[in-house]
Amino acid sequence: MTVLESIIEGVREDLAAREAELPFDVLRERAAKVPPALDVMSILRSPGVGVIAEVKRRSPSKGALAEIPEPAELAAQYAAGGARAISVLTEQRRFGGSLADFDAVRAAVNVPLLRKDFIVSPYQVHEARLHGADLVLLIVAALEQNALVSLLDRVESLGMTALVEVHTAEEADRALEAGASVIGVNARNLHTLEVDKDVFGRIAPGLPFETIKIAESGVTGPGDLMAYAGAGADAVLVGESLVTSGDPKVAVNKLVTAGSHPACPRPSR
Ligand SMILES: O=C(O)c1ccccc1NCC(=O)[C@H](O)[C@H](O)COP(=O)(O)O
Repeated sequence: MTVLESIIEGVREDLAAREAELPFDVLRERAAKVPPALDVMSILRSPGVGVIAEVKRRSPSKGALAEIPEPAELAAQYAAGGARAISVLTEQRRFGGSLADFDAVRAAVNVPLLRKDFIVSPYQVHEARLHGADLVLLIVAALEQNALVSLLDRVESLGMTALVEVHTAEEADRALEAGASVIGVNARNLHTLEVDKDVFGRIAPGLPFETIKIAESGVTGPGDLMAYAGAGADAVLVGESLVTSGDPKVAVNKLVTAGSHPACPRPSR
C-alpha cells in the first residue's frame, strides 16, 4: 500500500464515523444556509504571484513540523503578511489537522480558505461548505475519473472553487478533461513522498493559458517562488517553510514581496 492509499484508508474510516453522527441530508441543509463562498478566481487572477499559506502541523514525509497551539493566530499572521489565501489541513491522523482548526481560522480571517484534505466523498464537499470553505482540494491521484468529475461539479455547484492537484502530465490531462479551472502541480509525489521542484516546469507550460496554475510544495524562500513564476505560476502553496520560520508574517511577506516585484515573471491575462 502506498502512503496515499494508507492516508485514504484512514480518511474513509473517519468519514464513516462523522456520517454516523451527522447524516448527509442534515449536513446538506445546514451547509446551504452558510454565507456564499468568495470569488476565488478573481482573487487568484489579481496582479503578482500570490502566496497560499498553509496551516500544517505535521506530515507523513517530515513528521512533526510545528505545534501551532493557535491556528487562528497563525492565520492572522499569514493574512497580515499578505497571503492571498490560506490552506488549512483538516486530515487528522497524518497531518494533525481538524475541522476545528478550520473553524478557528475561518473566524479569524477574511481571505479565501482552502480545505486541504483527501476528498473522496460528496459528504466532505458539503462539510467544507458548512465550515465556510471557498476552495476545496481534489487530488487526481486519489480519484477515479468519474469521481473526479462528479466531485468537481459538486464543488462548483456549491459556489466554491476546486483546486485540482496533479503530479504528472497524464493527471493534468485528466484534470482538464474533468473541467478544472485551477490546477495545482504538486512537486511531491504522494505515493513516494519524493519532492521534485522541476515537475511544475515540465507540466505547467502545457496547460491552457487561462488555467490558473499553482505550484505546490518545496518553496523554501523567494528564489523558489521566482523559479516557479518563471515557469508560469499564478501562485505558490507553501506549508513547511512558513510554519517552521519562527516569524510567519515576515516569512509570508518576503514571498509576497518577491511575487509582486516588477522583475518577477507572471503570465499577463
Ligand atoms: O507533506 C507531505 O508529506 C504530504 C504527504 C502525503 C500527501 C500530502 C502531503 N502534503 C500535502 C501538500 O501538498 C503540502 O502540504 C503542500 O503542498 C505544502 O508543501 P510544503 O511547503 O512542502 O510543506
